[in-house]
Amino acid sequence: MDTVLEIKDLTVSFDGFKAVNDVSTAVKKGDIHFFIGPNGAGKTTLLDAICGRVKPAAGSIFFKDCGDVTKLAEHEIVERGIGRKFQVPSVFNSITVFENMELAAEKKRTIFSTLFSKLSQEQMERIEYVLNIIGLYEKRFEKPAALSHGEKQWLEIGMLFVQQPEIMLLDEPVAGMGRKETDKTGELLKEIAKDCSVVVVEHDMDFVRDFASTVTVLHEGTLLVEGDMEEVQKDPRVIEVYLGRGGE
Ligand SMILES: Nc1ncnc2c1ncn2[C@@H]1O[C@H](COP(=O)(O)OP(=O)(O)OP(=O)(O)O)[C@@H](O)[C@H]1O
Repeated sequence: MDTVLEIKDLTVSFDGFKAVNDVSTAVKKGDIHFFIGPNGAGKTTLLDAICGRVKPAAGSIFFKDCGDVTKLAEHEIVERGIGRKFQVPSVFNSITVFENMELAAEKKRTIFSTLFSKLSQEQMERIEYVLNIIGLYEKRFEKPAALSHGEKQWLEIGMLFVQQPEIMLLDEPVAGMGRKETDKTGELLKEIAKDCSVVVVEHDMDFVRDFASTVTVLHEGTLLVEGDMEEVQKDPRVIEVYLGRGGE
């Protein structure tokens, strides 16, 4: 599989403390790539570095043919096709599901300076396509308050996906969900991964087991082990620092 994102010797420091310490890894096209590890391992900081929220002290992040994105501003990284969903919700509660999707699609439109005030036919079709994938087409005229917790998360994922990113970064997308919603989220990510690589920070090990193509284990800022879930979960180092300590 082709590499979409290559992280090389990445170090992120906060006042000299290395939250991410000399990490090298790669995300492949169409992969659902999980980053796991104990609290404070550096997972969220790694996502922050990829989307430009924090700047590394050393190392680089190569994205497709865009060169090293650590040199770019956050909005420029979004424009290149790296989308990030934060743990804090970003849907607008006073407008409908459809209008939220419209607004998300417009964000991209503004960035690319489209001159027309109405959404194009193509954008409308894209919104309808994404609403169907996230299972909210029937609820498109509802306000987010009428949605379940899971549905709100899918709306947010949909609002990212409608912008047609090439990589989507998700921080604990199934937190607070029951098993049924979690499984549905996994199926959604599989559908999304047909068009877009998905990078997920997660603590729910059943979810990781069921849906990961690649798993990277971080511990105290460093990369401990990487591989498929089967290899990773039987690795004694991972059992020692994470799984064996009830990390899940
Ligand atoms: N802005 C910051 N300033 C100072 N220290 C920070 C900052 N952000 C993160 N850290 C520290 O960096 C380390 C890694 O944090 P990070 O949030 O990346 O871990 P994590 O693996 O995502 O943990 P969790 O699973 O608990 O979310 C922690 O020790 C944290 O306290």
